[in-house]
Amino acid sequence: MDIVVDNLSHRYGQTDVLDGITFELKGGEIVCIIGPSGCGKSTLLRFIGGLEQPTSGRILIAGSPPAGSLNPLTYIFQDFALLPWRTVEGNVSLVLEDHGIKGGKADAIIDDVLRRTKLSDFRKALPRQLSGGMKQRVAIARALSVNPAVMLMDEPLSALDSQTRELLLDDLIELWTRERFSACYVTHNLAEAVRLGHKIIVLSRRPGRIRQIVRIDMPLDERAGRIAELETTQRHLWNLMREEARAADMELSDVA
Ligand SMILES: Nc1ncnc2c1ncn2[C@@H]1O[C@H](COP(=O)(O)OP(=O)(O)OP(=O)(O)O)[C@@H](O)[C@H]1O
Repeated sequence: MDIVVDNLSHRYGQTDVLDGITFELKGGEIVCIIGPSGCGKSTLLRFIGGLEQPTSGRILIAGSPPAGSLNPLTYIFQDFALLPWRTVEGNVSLVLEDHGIKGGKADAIIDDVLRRTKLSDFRKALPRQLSGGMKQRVAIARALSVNPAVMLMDEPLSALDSQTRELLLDDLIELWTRERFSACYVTHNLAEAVRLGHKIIVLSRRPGRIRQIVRIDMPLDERAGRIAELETTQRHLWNLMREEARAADMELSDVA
């Protein structure tokens, strides 16, 4: 399933937030969205997920979601959003229950996603017993359980320490290499963007406009070993963003 964001603009009251955003997310592709604070990255993700409607422009969906997809567009948030009183399997089964899936069928799906996210041994654990990285794995397992066409990931690693982030990045790449999923991935972290993105959409400060779409052809599973080559791209991204990031930062300081 492909998603086309077609000339999307949005304003909240008097504030222009996004302006003329057009790009394509192809099936099996990870598109990263970067840009200064407040430029509209999360807002754009909400439009793609259909949670809100833009002032103008369209989100077009081409093709069908994977067979058996319960929820074609599924979010993964920074704060994991787990129910603290439910075990790991209970958190995953919750979304299946929402779709009326119980018993043996639910167990088979839970087994599968916990195995894929290396959580099989933690099935009965409660969120408070898990590290931040493990909690985010549960959130990823829960997202995978609905067999989504596209995962909408809003800074999924930003609440984690740098070592855990690195481990989860490796896990995401391994997961993608085994079975290609599509994702729209919002991040502030340029190193993450160059490790994960097939395409990186660089937004200007608010109102967010596309400054550049940077494609990276290097296979995802080779990137960890070719960091030096990726650094050139990372520097290019930072050069595109630096002045605007500083201006956005000053703007936030003024408000405070
Ligand atoms: N529901 C809303 N009502 C009014 N204004 C909003 C709403 N949601 C977001 N905004 C404003 O829209 C702008 C873009 O917000 P958004 O959260 O999408 O930016 P962002 O790029 O994701 O920010 P950050 O990088 O800091 O997470 C901000 O100025 C924000 O205050």
